[in-house]
Amino acid sequence: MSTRTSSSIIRFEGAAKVFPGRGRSAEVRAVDGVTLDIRDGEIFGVIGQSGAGKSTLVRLINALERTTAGDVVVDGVSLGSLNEARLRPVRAGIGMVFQQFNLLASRTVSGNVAYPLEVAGWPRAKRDARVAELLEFVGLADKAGVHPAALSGGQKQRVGIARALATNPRILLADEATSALDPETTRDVLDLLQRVNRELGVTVVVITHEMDVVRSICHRVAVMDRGRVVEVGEAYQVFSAPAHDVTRRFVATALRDRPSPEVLERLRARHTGHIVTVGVDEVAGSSAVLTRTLREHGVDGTVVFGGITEVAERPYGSLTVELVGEVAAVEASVAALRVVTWVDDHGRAAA
Ligand SMILES: Nc1ncnc2c1ncn2[C@@H]1O[C@H](COP(=O)(O)OP(=O)(O)OP(=O)(O)O)[C@@H](O)[C@H]1O
Repeated sequence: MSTRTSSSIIRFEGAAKVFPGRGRSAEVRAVDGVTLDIRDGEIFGVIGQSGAGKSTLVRLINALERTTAGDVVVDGVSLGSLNEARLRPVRAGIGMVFQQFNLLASRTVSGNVAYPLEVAGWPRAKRDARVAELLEFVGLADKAGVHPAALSGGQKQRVGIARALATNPRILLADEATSALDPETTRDVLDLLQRVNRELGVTVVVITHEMDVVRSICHRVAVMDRGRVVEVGEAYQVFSAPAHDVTRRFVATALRDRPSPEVLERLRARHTGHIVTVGVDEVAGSSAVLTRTLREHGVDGTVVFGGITEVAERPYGSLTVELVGEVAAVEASVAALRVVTWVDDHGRAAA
């Protein structure tokens, strides 16, 4: 089931959160006038460095923090005007998972998942059936009677996700849900979040400081810096053409396909031909286009560095190629490639 629509399920309207200064320290503008739409059915990433305001922004969605200016509208309900009692049903429609899992150590896995259902007053039989269904969904049916201490980090986070989904929320907030996990377990948990989105139609908001997380599962992403959203767009677009410096730095951490100056120096020592790096994406610059263009110009090309990965399940990357042929033919082939994709021309090694 894919339920991505263009309608907004969460809207920040000039939302701000200012924490008063303590003692002599100045106030902190943790969220500083954010206007942003998160769409129904998408996986939305919020990325930024530590202290950028990501957690505070996301905690405004379930009113764990209240705005000090502006508003947040969730599913058509303006949170700014609601008192605690009227916030309760809004919060019930929002699940949350945390970096440190926040499981109750004294309860078993099923006891943890059952907890929000007990709070919501579900009768025993209905509760048991729901817990069994959730543990099946997250692949932990065989761990129902085990205590959290006996689980791996990845399994703990699966319990956290099952618990967050217990009352059938339409929105799941994941605050650095994979930051405490190793890369392989991270992959499993990201796959699970993707299934939550696809199979249950839940809108997922993922806070992360890792661009790899955005690359793997997010449809759209907002980049935060010092309380502000400095860039927002389709994950693919943001990767392909990052507009802000902060974004460029994040993108560089996730894509290691372009040669660093040191790598380039070693490539030059090994290859005497003309070296170019050519962008590869789904429209232009696929390796087939590259091969054909070089052949048309009578130029030989050998891939010497690079790689093609996926962003939002679409091909993305670059190939660094040594071109060998007549100088004019090489130049003409580079010009032809520039028509279809970006090209970094590293030239020839100095003779
Ligand atoms: N309860 C609070 N009281 C005072 N200041 C706070 C409070 N919560 C957060 N802040 C401050 O607000 C700013 C943004 O914090 P926030 O936790 O939202 O950032 P973040 O991007 O999520 O960072 P991290 O990844 O380190 O959690 C920081 O300067 C932080 O110290």
